Amino acid sequence: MVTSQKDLLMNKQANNFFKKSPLVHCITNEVTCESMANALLYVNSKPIMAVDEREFKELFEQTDGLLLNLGHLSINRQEQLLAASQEALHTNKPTVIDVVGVSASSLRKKLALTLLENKPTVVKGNTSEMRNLCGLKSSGRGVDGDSSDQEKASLQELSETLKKWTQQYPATSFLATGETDIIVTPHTSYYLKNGVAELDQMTGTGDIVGALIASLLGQGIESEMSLVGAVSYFNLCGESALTHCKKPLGMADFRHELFNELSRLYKKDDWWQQVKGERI
Ligand SMILES: Nc1ncnc2c1ncn2[C@@H]1O[C@H](COP(=O)(O)OP(=O)(O)O)[C@@H](O)[C@H]1O
Ligand SMILES: Cc1ncsc1CCOP(=O)(O)O
Ligand SMILES: [Mg+2]
Repeated sequence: MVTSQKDLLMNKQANNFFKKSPLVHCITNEVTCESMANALLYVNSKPIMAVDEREFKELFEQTDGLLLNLGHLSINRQEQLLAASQEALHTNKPTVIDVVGVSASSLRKKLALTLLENKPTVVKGNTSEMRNLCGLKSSGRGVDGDSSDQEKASLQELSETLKKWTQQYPATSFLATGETDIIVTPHTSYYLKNGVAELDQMTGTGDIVGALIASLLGQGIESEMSLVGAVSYFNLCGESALTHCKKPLGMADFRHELFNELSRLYKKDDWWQQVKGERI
């Protein structure tokens, strides 16, 4: 049963998305850093990409949200992520952790589990990464998800496991992305169904979703609606972008139109009416 939009995304909330301009501190990978910064600017947010622990105390007094992305790991980056995670716990800063590449590296998985102890608001990854994090068999390769982890039984197994994790980590909500997105909070769970396959064929899409979640959290929107809103907004931009591309599709055209849509869709009052999904 598809839940009605008014249940999925309260229209009065959605019409306020991206009206405020939160300062979002991102510690992220060098592959998609510029895309993430521009995506935040395109939705009226202010990014600051800063990794030097010496400035964290001063920064945390000004920022509204924090994004920790494990995409480019090193000994220094691990220390930076741990220091920021500790400061976020100490200052109660809304925090998103993107467990990029955990299915490829036990180092990343160990770090992700350590960061989870600091009560982040959201932990996200693609479905394969989240299956690996939860100790489930995962077919992920590198930082990419695999469609076999999107089969109905796999989605159900992952959502049930994440529900148990919310009992162990009650301050945290979880997001697993893919053709179907799974959102699991301590109170409720969703399957979301917007988006297009092309979003899986360019780098940085999951990274940008993490940044959009941190932006909505930084606007004071609670985690459940920040998750439904960020994933749905991004995926609806993907759907609209595809309609603006000439055929046969060039992926650079799709990426260009996706960023165009990020900067304009939220200015349409009824964008949220296209949200597709269900409570599970
Ligand atoms: N096959 C697909 N169909 C529709 N949307 C997709 C598909 N694959 C990914 N997406 C969307 O693209 C975004 C990035 O997801 P994903 O590719 O799983 O993350 P990552 O880039 O971290 O691997 C999410 O919003 C997700 O819903
Ligand atoms: C290719 C790559 N390698 C390390 S981080 C990164 C980008 C991952 O971005 P996303 O998780 O959004 O696909
Ligand atoms: Mg990712």
